[in-house]
Amino acid sequence: MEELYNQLDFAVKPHYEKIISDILENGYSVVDDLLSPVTVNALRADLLEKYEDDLFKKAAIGNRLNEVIQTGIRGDFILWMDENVINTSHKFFFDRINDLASYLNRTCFLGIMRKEFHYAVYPEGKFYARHLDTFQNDDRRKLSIVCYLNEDDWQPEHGGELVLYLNGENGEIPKTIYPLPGRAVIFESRDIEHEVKPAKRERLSITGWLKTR
Ligand SMILES: O=C(O)CCC(=O)C(=O)O
Ligand SMILES: [Fe+2]
Repeated sequence: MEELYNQLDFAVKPHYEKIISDILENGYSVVDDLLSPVTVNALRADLLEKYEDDLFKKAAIGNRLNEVIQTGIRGDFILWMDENVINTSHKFFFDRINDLASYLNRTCFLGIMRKEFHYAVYPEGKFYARHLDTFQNDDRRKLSIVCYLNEDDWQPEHGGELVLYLNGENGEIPKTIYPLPGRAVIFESRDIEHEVKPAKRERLSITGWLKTR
């Protein structure tokens, strides 16, 4: 008998299957080619233009209705992205995210219905202390996605590592991930505590969430 997956009306995409199996196994996945270098460069240019135009604001703790600014916890500046504005780099980015989300919905029944993404700039010396991306009164965030937009010459000594605290059989396992340009990290928002170590030079990214409702 023909395998069931051969009867599905869409093509199996190996790079998405890898993300799914990583997340099922370890709770996270690191993908170095979710976005093309051309898209990364265009997004970086767009971010920098808006940052220089002073459109970013100090990031807060809590959800959008319940924000508190605490620079002792996080020191980044953010700008929410709007999928509906006409902007080529946004279009490339959201096309990719929408394609991934619909693949996850069709293959894993994740029930993703909403998304929210923002640009982030961590000025030199800034960090984000250990935290979970879901809120006490709101656990709709299912998957966290971070895409790094740093320059090609980003080195380990520039700091700004993302550290995921994974649950191992014999206790916690910290997993350090460098914010290399074009790299995307996808992880379970409800389960994985994480932090951003102090950046030794300006650190650029997009962070966002695929949400259930
Ligand atoms: O930039 C990163 O590596 C992670 C950012 C983060 O944890 C957040 O914005 O919630
Ligand atoms: Fe986070």
